[in-house]
Amino acid sequence: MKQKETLLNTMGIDFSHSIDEIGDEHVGTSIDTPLREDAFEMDDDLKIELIEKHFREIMYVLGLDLTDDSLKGTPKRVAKMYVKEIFSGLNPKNKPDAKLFENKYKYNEMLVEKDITFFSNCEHHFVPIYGKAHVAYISNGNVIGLSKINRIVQYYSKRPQVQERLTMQIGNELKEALGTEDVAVVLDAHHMCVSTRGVQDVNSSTVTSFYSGKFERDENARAEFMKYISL
Ligand SMILES: Nc1nc2c(ncn2[C@@H]2O[C@H](COP(=O)(O)OP(=O)(O)OP(=O)(O)O)[C@@H](O)[C@H]2O)c(=O)[nH]1
Ligand SMILES: [Zn+2]
Repeated sequence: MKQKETLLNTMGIDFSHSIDEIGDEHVGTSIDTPLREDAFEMDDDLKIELIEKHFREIMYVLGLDLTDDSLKGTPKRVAKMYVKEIFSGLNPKNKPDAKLFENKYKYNEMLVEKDITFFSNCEHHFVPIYGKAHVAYISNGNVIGLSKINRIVQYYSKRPQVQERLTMQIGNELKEALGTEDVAVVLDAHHMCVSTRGVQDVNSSTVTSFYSGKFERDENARAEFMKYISL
C-alpha cells in the first residue's frame, strides 16, 4: 500500500492549512453552535478551496475515479454547497435583517406562522433533517415582516444541527428580534440518519418545542397555538 504522503501528492493536495494548525478553542454557551473563535478568519473562497481538496481525498479513498466526467466536478460542487448553501447559516454575516414595524393596528392577539418548510443537516452524520416549523408570538409594540420569520428559521437551519438546539436558537432569536418574551416554536422533522441508515425507521418524526413568556405560563395560550397548528 502506498504511503499517505505519496497518495496525497498523487492527488495534488496541499495540506498546509491542516485542521491541526487551526486550533481547537470552543467558545459559547450550550445553545450556541459549537464554533471556534477563529471560525471566520478564512474567507469563503479559501474555505471552498480547502473543502474541495479534502472532499476529493474522501472520494479518492472510496476508490472513485476522479477523472470521470460526472465525478470530477463533485468536490468543488460539494464545497460550494457547504459554504454558500447548506452551512451558510454558520456565518453571522448571512443572518437576516429582521426589520421591525410599529404595531400601529394594535393587533394584540397571537400571530402564528405555520408550516414553514426547513432543511437542515444532522451534526452527527451530516445527512439531512427536514420538516416544518411553526412559530407564534404576541407583539410587544412591534411587528415583524412575515417572511423574516421564515428567514430566521432558514438561517439557523443552515448549520450542522441537533433539533433541540435549532428549536432554541430560533426561539431566542425571535425573542430578541421582536423584543418580546412571548414566543413559541414547534418543529416537527424527519432525520435521514434515522430513516436511511442505522435504525432505518422511515415513519417516525421528532417534535421539539420552545415556550417562553405567556406561552410558558399560560396553558390557554399554548392550547390556542396547538389548535392552529393542529398537532
Ligand atoms: N437528541 C438528538 N439526537 C439526534 C439528533 N439527530 C440525530 N440524533 C441521534 O444521535 C445519536 C448518535 O448516536 P451514536 O450511537 O453516537 O451514533 P450511531 O452509532 O450512528 O447511532 P445509530 O443511529 O443508532 O446507528 C443517534 O441516536 C441519532 O439518532 C437530534 O437532532 N437530536
Ligand atoms: Zn444523525
